[in-house]
Amino acid sequence: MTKVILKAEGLSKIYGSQSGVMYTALDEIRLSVEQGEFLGIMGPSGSGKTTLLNLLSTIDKPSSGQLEINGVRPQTLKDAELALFRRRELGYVFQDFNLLDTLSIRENIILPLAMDKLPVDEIDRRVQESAALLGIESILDKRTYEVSGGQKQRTAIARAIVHRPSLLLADELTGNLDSKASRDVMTSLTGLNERLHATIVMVTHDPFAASYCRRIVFIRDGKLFSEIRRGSNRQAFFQQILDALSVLGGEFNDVSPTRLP
Ligand SMILES: Nc1ncnc2c1ncn2[C@@H]1O[C@H](COP(=O)(O)OP(=O)(O)OP(=O)(O)O)[C@@H](O)[C@H]1O
Repeated sequence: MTKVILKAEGLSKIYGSQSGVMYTALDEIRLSVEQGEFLGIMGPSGSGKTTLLNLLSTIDKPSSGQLEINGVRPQTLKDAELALFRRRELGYVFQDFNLLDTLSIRENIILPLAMDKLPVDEIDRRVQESAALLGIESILDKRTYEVSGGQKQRTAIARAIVHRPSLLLADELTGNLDSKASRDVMTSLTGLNERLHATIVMVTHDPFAASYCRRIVFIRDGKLFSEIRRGSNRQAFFQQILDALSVLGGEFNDVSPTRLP
């Protein structure tokens, strides 16, 4: 039986302002993600994507509803347990890479392992393994300013998986990349999904990046609106995504008509 890695039931987020006005940013979201899935989350600007990702990554708490990740309800954990849970179970990749410029590529990848007191040769083995999966072995001793944007993002992905999290969360990871780098990064991510059976949830505006996912959920006004699944053909899926986006309506920040698959 396939294992469910992420389960959200009735997940809502209501923001309150100082003037007392309440705003429902997420309304009763129900979502289930199985091990090995590669899920995209898309929606117009302001539809609640970042809010949802913040809840799934346990950075923020829902106003109501339940969340379960790898069998654990993060809401029930105390602060220290939650920090450990995040460190063990989750990996994050962000639009702006979040690498430390004073460190080498290798040192950046090692960072999540630093608190685990692993033997040096075990750390070395894991870094080599992650770097090989992302095709960045040859740049391990370079500094971050000596590598390209695509290589930076692949470094960020290597760092996010070096501790083998049960869930990899990505936020607009191709947002700062040109089309060639986007393609390289998405191909690497697909490799992780297929070879490691990594479970990935990715928020994106970019239909090209989204076409690498196996399933996409669309949200509008804080609610789940529709869902599509990919067949074997990525180009056909790209067209399906564009069609779904036009039905969805709303404003999209960076849908680039020049970036075709
Ligand atoms: N801290 C907050 N306080 C009040 N309202 C907020 C807060 N954060 C977000 N919102 C509102 O909640 C809604 C959803 O915001 P969110 O950032 O999740 O959307 P998004 O889909 O990620 O948008 P974008 O694609 O533009 O980044 C928006 O209307 C936003 O103005």
